[in-house]
Amino acid sequence: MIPADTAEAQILELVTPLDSRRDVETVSLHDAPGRILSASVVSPIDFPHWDNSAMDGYAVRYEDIALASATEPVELAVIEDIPAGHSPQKSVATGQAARIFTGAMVPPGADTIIMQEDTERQGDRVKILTAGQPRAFVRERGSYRRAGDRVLSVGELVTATEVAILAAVQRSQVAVYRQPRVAILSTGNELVTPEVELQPGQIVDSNQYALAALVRQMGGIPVCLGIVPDDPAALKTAISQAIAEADMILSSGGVSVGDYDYVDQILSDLGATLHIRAVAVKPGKPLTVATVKGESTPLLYFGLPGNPVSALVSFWRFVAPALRKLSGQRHNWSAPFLLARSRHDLKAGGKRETYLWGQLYATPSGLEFSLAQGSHSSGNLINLAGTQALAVVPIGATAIAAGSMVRVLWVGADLPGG
Ligand SMILES: Nc1nc2c(c(=O)[nH]1)N[C@H]1C(S)=C(S)[C@@H](COP(=O)(O)OP(=O)(O)OC[C@H]3O[C@@H](n4cnc5c(N)ncnc54)[C@H](O)[C@@H]3O)O[C@H]1N2
Ligand code: MOO
Ligand SMILES: [Mg+2]
Repeated sequence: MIPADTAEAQILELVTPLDSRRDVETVSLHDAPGRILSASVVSPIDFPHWDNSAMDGYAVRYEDIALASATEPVELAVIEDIPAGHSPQKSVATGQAARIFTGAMVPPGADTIIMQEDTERQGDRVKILTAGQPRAFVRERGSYRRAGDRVLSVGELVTATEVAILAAVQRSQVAVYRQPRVAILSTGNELVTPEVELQPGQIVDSNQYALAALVRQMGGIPVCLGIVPDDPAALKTAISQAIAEADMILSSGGVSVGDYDYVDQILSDLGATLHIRAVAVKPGKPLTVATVKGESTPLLYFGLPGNPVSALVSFWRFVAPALRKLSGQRHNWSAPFLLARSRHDLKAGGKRETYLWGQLYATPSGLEFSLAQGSHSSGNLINLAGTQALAVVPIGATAIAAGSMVRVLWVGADLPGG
């Protein structure tokens, strides 16, 4: 058994990311969130595009009003109204001002904006009551970013912020990596699909659904290959099909030491290289990581343990980092750990790094971890609802007391308050 961190590092080494020239497609702006950029993006324009006003007020020449005060205001002639979207028609000369609104272009001749609250309008004249600073409230052309500068990098995940930038630089079509295809197969004679009435000894193949959901949530395309019986020939056929159809393969079950655990043997028969057989984590000890020959690059194969919680924990801890790298994401591949205060006593066996599931709350005094009530057996999926984080009890420790800080693996989507 190798430590979890060692396994994660070894797995990441084995991943060949999608190719930034071959494995790409173009999507529209609305379809871009959740995708990874396959090329960096350069702005064709300056930001701001032109000198513009940050306030509703008056555009003036600072030298005219440098000595203005409430007791000795400076009076200027208002020569033009400039709303946003309007191109100024006149140049502001000495003794003149232009009425201007937020976001509007600063007219030639003017260099400073006086906000409306510091002025007094009288017909076509305006009194300036405060001088302020030279160039105040002028957002200068190109001061945020210059035309020709890179605004987004290859490998960046597109979210609301990146899509706003893409829109602003006038990209209506975006080059992104194609979504990786992840084959999912469940091994076990006892497995049935959810609509089947259970016969003695049968169990529903819940892993197929959980793993497909996780793949989809991470921006991959799950290729669900269904249930495969514990039969070497059937398994060989199914794994061969998975290799032909996918960029990464996940199977669950059949990786322990039982008489019906055939996955490792079949992988060897198919010429795969086995890199990892077991990791010192609970749940999730039996974990097979192998590489098989793909069309152009080696494919990563994860033989996840069959127990429902073990399969999920192995995905969160080991598959997710690999999938992030495979997808073309440039950095932040590793499993995301945070520190939180535990609301409950946490117990473990001490021999393996132990993951206990629960919820994470963002409170004013920091993050707090709340342990799911009920059994933390790897066979018990029924108290997993609402899981957002896994608290980690390190190897060698058998307890973490309520009120102590604990490392947690973030696995949720949204962070609730309270
Ligand atoms: N003698 C030993 N026995 C076991 C060891 C060990 O070290 N020595 N390790 C245990 C641990 S830890 C785990 S985890 C399991 C892993 O077993 P396998 O990966 O071989 O999985 P199976 O034996 O096929 O199934 C285990 C369990 O999970 C249920 N299962 C399987 N697939 C699914 C699915 N798709 N959906 C829902 N549930 C599934 C299956 O019915 C079994 O109950 O091995 C221990 N044994
Ligand atoms: O590692 Mo197993 O996943 O403890 O049940
Ligand atoms: Mg087994």
